[in-house]
Amino acid sequence: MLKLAINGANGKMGQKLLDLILKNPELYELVLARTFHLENNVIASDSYYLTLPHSTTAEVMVDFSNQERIEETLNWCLTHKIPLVIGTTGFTSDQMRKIKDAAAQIAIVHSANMSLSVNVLFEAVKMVAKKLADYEVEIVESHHRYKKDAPSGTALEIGKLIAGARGDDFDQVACYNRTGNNNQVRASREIGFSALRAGDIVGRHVVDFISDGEELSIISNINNRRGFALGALAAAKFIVKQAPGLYSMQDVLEI
Ligand SMILES: NC(=O)C1=CN([C@@H]2O[C@H](COP(=O)(O)OP(=O)(O)OC[C@H]3O[C@@H](n4cnc5c(N)ncnc54)[C@H](OP(=O)(O)O)[C@@H]3O)[C@@H](O)[C@H]2O)C=CC1
Ligand SMILES: O=C(O)C1=N[C@H](C(=O)O)C[C@H](O)C1
Repeated sequence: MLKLAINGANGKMGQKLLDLILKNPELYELVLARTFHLENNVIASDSYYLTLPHSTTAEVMVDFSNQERIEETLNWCLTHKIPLVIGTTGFTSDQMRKIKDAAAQIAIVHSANMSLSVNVLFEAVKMVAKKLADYEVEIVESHHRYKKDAPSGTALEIGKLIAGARGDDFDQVACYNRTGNNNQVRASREIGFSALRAGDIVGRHVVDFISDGEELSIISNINNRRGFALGALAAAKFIVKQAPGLYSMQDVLEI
């Protein structure tokens, strides 16, 4: 039985996790649900923890919340020596550094996408990027109207993997905006990002490798959040057994 603390319990991912946890009492016990505010039965926003009877017994925390809270979450896990699974996206480079620093003391899984199929896509794009080394890359991601960060963490990860496979510096080749006229044509090694926000799209990523006359598109469509939540629970089960360090879903899924 795994004793879980959930950060962002009121959110779309938090609710999906709670659903799986409560339906599998032989596998999981929810000991802490952390949320920003509750609509009804309001808890004050400075008493950020909704404490359940056994909150201090948590073996692992799973975080799907907001990047603004990462420092507080890391401090809580460091204080209680609790491993952490981070699914939240949109971190600044400074926040990423804090995650890496914390991983010197506690075990952390960090992944922008917990789904098995997307992690297989991560592997696939590295292979294609090497084989089609001169093709131009454009990444188009689509998400629901409530998603705040753009490009998605998944799109950024795909871009970083492609740049890495080609020996390019990601920050030099990433292109986020083609607005206006700067009198320059597309640089051949550029990796372009486009983001769509509309409706209730759970997550769609299209990676286009394009040359003169040919195009290879790799498409991932996620139609519900169950795969993310199952991946996060697999990561929680994995991370409680690990030494301090920063781990990925590739480590969890062994792909
Ligand atoms: N790695 C992966 O596989 C996936 C990652 N994600 C990422 O997970 C994160 C959450 O996604 P989702 O569940 O859809 O988001 P939601 O907005 O539905 O939920 C976010 C949760 O975080 C809390 N929250 C929001 N803003 C703040 C804040 N400023 N301070 C503290 N808490 C806050 C909310 O609390 P309250 O409701 O009480 O206000 C809510 O519980 C996003 O970064 C998203 O990109 C999403 C899906 C899959
Ligand atoms: O906010 C979301 O919903 C999602 N966020 C993740 C991301 O930024 O890549 C993963 C997934 O696409 C859903």
